[in-house]
Amino acid sequence: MRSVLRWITAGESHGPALLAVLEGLPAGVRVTTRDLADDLARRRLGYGRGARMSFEQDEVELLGGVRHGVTQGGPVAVRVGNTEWPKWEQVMSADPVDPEVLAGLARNAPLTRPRPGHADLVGMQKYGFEDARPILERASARETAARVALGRVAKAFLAQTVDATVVSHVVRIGGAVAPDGVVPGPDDLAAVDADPVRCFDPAASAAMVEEIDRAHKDGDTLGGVVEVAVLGLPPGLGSHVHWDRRLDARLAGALMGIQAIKGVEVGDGFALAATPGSKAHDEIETGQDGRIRRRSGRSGGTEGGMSTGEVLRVRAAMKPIATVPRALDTVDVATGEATKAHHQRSDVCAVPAAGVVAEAMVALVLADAVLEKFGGDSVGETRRNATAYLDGLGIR
Ligand SMILES: Cc1cc2nc3c(=O)[nH]c(=O)nc-3n(C[C@H](O)[C@H](O)[C@H](O)COP(=O)(O)O)c2cc1C
Ligand SMILES: C=C(O[C@@H]1CC(C(=O)O)=C[C@@H](OP(=O)(O)O)[C@H]1O)C(=O)O
Repeated sequence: MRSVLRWITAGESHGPALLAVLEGLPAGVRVTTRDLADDLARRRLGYGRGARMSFEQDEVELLGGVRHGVTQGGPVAVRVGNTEWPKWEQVMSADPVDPEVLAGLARNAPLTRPRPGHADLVGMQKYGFEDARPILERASARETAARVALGRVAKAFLAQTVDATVVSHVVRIGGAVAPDGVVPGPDDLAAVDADPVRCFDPAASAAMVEEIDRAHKDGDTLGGVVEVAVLGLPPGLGSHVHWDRRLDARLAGALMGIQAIKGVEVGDGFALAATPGSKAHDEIETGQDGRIRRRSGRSGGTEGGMSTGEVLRVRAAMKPIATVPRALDTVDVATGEATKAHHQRSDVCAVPAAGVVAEAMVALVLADAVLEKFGGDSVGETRRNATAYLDGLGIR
């Protein structure tokens, strides 16, 4: 399916910067550099992250598409500077560097002991490298900073056109699980962000921190599950008529496109497979405002590949970090000998950050779906179209 909204990122983890472009956004979206910086700061949060997040500045600049805090209708271009760059200027130089200089740099030593679970080995095979450096530089989830910057623009568009708000929280880290059925609202986001693991339940949060401490002590790493909820969406985003227009499929693809995400669930997803139909669906009733609504939220706010107008709820499962301190078995591709995988500074657990990235991906998909449904070259036009559609629904 051709997206109305297109986005692309470029840049390496230890290069000068990440770049991102968002094309297709109407004029009139109010957004500032400060807004982008705020979401980037949220992505750096989280107990269990490695040393880089304590000094990474995520120096963000809006390079195009925005004037005096308002989008102009052209592509929105963003640059996120990498604090690491001065240490990597030669190793990551775009232009050739004197081989003698490079040979003297320990940082440039070829990485030939690929980490199981990271992109190292298959990337080297596919792209024809004898060193994992060129692979891990782009496979690194550093790239998600660029997506979060664009996601913030998409969130502004959603808020200013259809009054929708995107939130996320962590519901599992390793064996520690938050109670089911408690979803934070827009007013709870500050409390979630203030929690060390971005969990909305204090007891579960304490258990998650303990799990991370234990993993750290054991030289191990952890994954978990994040949930994204979107409040205020209109019914009818996406479509039942074709597989690639289904909103749930588009959300699942976008979430699976985040590094280390290995499973996606819409609403009660996998639990519904074990539930009889009489208890699995959301019965329909007339609300006090005279409008039709669902009595429960098991479907996660989609039916037939379309948003129902109820709270949208999707979960993403993240596998444990691949750079395990107590390194896993591998083969040195330079010698063919059995050895241990290379290890460098790394996160023990990045699930809290993955929640902020998941918010960004959901916001981008929904902004695209809103534009597809309502069109518009200005925020005012999109908003008028959405309002007219909602007014036309009557009791529906
Ligand atoms: C926010 C975030 C931070 C991550 N940090 C690390 C890390 O420090 N070390 C690591 O080995 N993997 C980290 N990962 C996971 C790797 O990027 C990912 O496992 C790798 O790109 C391989 O892709 P795959 O897991 O999708 O197969 C992180 C992922 C995310 C989303
Ligand atoms: C830099 C970020 O995450 C990185 C993701 C990552 C990986 O392999 O995915 C490896 C680590 O990179 P470095 O070795 O430079 O510390 C993480 O810090 C970030 O999220 O901004």
